[in-house]
Amino acid sequence: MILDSIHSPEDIRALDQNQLPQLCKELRQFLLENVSKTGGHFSSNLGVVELTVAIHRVFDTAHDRLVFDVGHQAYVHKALTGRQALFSTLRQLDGLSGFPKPHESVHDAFIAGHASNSVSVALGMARARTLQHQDYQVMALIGDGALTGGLAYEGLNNVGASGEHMIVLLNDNGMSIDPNVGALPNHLSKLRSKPAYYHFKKWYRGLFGESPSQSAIYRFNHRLKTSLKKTLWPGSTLFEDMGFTYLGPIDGHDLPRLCDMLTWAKELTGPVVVHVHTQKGKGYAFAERDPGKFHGIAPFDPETGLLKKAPGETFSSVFGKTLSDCAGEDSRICAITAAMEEGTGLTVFEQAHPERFFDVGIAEGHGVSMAAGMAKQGMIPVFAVYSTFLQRSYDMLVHDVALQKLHVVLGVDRAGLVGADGETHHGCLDVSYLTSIPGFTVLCPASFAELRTMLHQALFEIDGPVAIRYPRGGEGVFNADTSTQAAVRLKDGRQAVLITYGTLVEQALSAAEELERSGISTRVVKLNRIAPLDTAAILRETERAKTVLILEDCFENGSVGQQLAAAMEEAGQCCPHMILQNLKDHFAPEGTVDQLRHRFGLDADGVVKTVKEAMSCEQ
Ligand SMILES: Cc1ncc(C[n+]2csc(CCOP(=O)(O)OP(=O)(O)O)c2C)c(N)n1
Ligand SMILES: CC(=O)[C@@H](O)[C@H](O)COP(=O)(O)O
Ligand SMILES: [Mg+2]
Repeated sequence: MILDSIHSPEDIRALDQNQLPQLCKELRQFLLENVSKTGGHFSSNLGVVELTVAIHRVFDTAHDRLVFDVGHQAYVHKALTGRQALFSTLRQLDGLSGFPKPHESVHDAFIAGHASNSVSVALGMARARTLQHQDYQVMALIGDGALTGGLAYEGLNNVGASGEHMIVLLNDNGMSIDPNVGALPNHLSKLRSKPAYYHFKKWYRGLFGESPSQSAIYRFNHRLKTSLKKTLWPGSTLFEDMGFTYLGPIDGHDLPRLCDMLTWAKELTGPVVVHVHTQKGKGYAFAERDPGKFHGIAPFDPETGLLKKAPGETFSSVFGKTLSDCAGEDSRICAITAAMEEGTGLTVFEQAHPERFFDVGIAEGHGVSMAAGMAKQGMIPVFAVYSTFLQRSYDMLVHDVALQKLHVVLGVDRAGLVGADGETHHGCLDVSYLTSIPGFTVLCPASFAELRTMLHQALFEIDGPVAIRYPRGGEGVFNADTSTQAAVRLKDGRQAVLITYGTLVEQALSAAEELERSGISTRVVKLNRIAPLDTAAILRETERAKTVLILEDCFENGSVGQQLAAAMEEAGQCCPHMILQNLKDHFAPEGTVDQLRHRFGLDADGVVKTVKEAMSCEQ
């Protein structure tokens, strides 16, 4: 096995050219063996095998800086940079992360997880290099999906004018998670389908040797072409118009050609785009046929491509189905996704009401502003979006939605801890950023039944902006519907009061049972609405309690606990043991949700322990 002999990228550079196809084959087999066991991002990694090998043949990523966009396609890079042995721990607690992490390796230049920032980060590095009079290459590896995000254009715009030498490696597979959307993919596909123009360009560059941009005649012609725009020249690309040297499109599975083009890009000066055409899922028939299914996949049988555990109903699927049913009754209801149709459960809506379904691409800020425009003109837009990605839209929520009290409904999916994606993906900020915006109603279902009722409330009963936040996955044993009250007592008790919301209610109920067994009479209060808080109702529940614990899977700053503690103090309620049980200021790593809850004391055991400790101080 050639792969067994690769311990660092130097070993790749030492290989003979004719050994590389075998290395690529082994890498695909390695990905299949590992990801089928652990789950993870599969299709994108299969697609970048040759590109990653070529990068390591031409560049030294210990010194040169390779900035991944999203970073879900970094598995091949990890396997080639000394981390093969860790793949059995991929995306697990204290294991190998599924995303680039500088703490794991000097070859990981920057943390990634969210899309479209790589060009900006890379430009920052290129500027630092220039200011520090250093000499290294900087690359941004960005997909065509990530290129639908506005941040990418802010970066390209700035790079194009900067004159800094850096390389944008555009990995164009025609896919986001699902087929890519919008005008840009059309532009890229036109570039791919204009071979005559590119054969001409290749011939023309050939006239000036391997590095044509070094040639004065080439540079003169380039300036002439730019100034004459497209009138006298047979076509130009968005990138060239923005000031980049454009190389491509290149077959991203043709390794020798990739190596040549990367070497050329390295020799050029100024900003360069290398447009690489790859196939998402390449080399594994099931993923080639359905790259979206294998984009991020749970453990599966490599022989059949079938999931090892059939997926059950989830909060997302219940949300999508309920919304689609409601849209059948009210033609004002529209659904918006930012490139997460399947993940947010909206496929059923898209099939039933295609004319009212909008995939805006990886553009959460635009999604919110577009929803605001729709609401202003009398529609009822519902934006289903992961909590962590909605962070991108904070200003739009304030400026475009809340200021005008517009009736925009947010389905805030993946709220709280999400599991294996780790620190970049947990939804641990929406509580603070949504409840801090004046006029927002924030609802928190703990069961499917509550989600259905709350969605009806949000669509038809509540004015102004409304967010419903729900977690990744399915409901637990709690399946009641208590959603008619903002705060509801689920269990009575005198000594300790546990307050929580969402599916953490199960942890609170289990903890209360355990505390009762230890002789501590415990009350459980469930909040169905965390903004505006029904402070009067909650203060009635906490009156005279000696121990109050507020359980949440979010950061402490801006948490409901902090808000309630302030309300209690203002009301003159003096509680000797006021406990805020949350993540404090820790970014949670990857792991299962249960493991993470346990680690941060957010499960029943953690609650019992904390309450007992607090109460033992009393005696
Ligand atoms: C801000 C943000 N929104 C959404 C996502 C979810 N997401 C992860 S990968 C992806 C598709 C990216 O497509 P592309 O960049 O073309 O890479 P490919 O998967 O095709 O390799 C999306 C939508 C994200 N990571 N960040
Ligand atoms: C890389 C990325 O951001 C997405 O692919 C994300 O991992 C999806 O998460 P879910 O598995 O929760 O849909
Ligand atoms: Mg893509």
